[in-house]
Amino acid sequence: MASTNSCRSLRRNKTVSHYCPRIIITSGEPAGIGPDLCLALAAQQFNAQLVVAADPAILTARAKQLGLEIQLQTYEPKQPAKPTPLNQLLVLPTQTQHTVIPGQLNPANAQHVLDMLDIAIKGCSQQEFAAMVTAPIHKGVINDSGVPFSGHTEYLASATNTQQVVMMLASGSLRVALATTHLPLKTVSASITPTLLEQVISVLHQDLQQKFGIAQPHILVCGLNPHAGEGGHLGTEEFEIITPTLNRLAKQFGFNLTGPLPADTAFTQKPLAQADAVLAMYHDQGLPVLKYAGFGNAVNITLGLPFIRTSVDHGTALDLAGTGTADPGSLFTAIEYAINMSQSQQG
Ligand SMILES: NC(=O)c1ccc[n+]([C@@H]2O[C@H](COP(=O)([O-])OP(=O)(O)OC[C@H]3O[C@@H](n4cnc5c(N)ncnc54)[C@H](O)[C@@H]3O)[C@@H](O)[C@H]2O)c1
Ligand SMILES: N[C@H](C(=O)O)[C@H](O)COP(=O)(O)O
Repeated sequence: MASTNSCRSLRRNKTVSHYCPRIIITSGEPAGIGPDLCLALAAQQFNAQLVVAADPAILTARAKQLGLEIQLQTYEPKQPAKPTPLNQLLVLPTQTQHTVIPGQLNPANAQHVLDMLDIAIKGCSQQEFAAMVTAPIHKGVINDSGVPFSGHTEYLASATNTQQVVMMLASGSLRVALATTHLPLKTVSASITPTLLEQVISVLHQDLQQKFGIAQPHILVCGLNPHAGEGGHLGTEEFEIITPTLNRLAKQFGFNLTGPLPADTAFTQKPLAQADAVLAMYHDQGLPVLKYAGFGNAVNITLGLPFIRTSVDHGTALDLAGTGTADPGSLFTAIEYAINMSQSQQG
């Protein structure tokens, strides 16, 4: 069901959007800070209807622990989408399988985490929701429950039969996309193939155009090895794979690509000033830079999906669950991105 619309106006890019997107927020690992962050949403006004997928009993217990008085309302899909009043939270109820103790993982509750994702995927695919925003999950405990799981990104790609998705994190004007995502480092080199690079760069180029309104995106591409291989003396992936692929894509599709650049200086002010995004070859080549620049206020966006998905820039922070010290800034940013992207899609 397409979400109906009665939001107050939002002034954006000199145009006024009256569209009120209905957005589902998955509350993530129940023993982590996800429930705390979702409760923090009740203190903030958004130009969207936020529907929080969670176990209401967990939210109630966590609110009590945090000393918050928040009214939980059950989500009614047939009601028109409108922003939830302050100090209320609209909840799509899902059930945990086992008692939740903040900070203590329990594989028995992994299915609850996956159930929330499945509900969100179905709702976004059927356009009941305009976007999904995910609070953090714990990959390890899902694997411990017997379900192979490497991350939301890969799970969403598989569930939607999407051949290639791209993980991109953004903080202010810095956008960092990854050629490979949650892979052991020893398998990264073999994964960097001309086909992978072509698919990743094509998705990145297209979504920078369509979702971010950048007419001719300029993408900086990192090398894999120190000093981009030092002319073949420190690795051969650059001249065997990356350089020929970038040359071919520039010629064939007119993509504006610069690289392979030595990753240690690709993230300095001069090259960044000319770029719309940086493509890193692997997770810990790109994300430490992005998180150093904006941890707590950055957003993780999955490009290439048939719907909008954004997420927080941090994990489950088990040490902070139930303490009232978790910073909700990244969840707020992820929601603002989802709202803006949904409204842009409406035209
Ligand atoms: N979006 C996601 O679902 C997501 C993102 C990153 C990591 N993870 C997963 O989270 C789990 C724990 O990962 P980790 O320990 O490497 O990273 P983490 O982000 O959970 O914690 C790293 C440090 O940052 C702090 N921190 C994290 N979020 C915070 C917040 N909102 N406010 C204040 N401080 C915060 C933590 O207390 C900790 O000191 C792992 O299973 C990892 O895979 C999930
Ligand atoms: N790579 C992400 C990060 O470091 O923030 C994180 O693990 C979340 O990834 P998914 O959105 O695929 O779960």
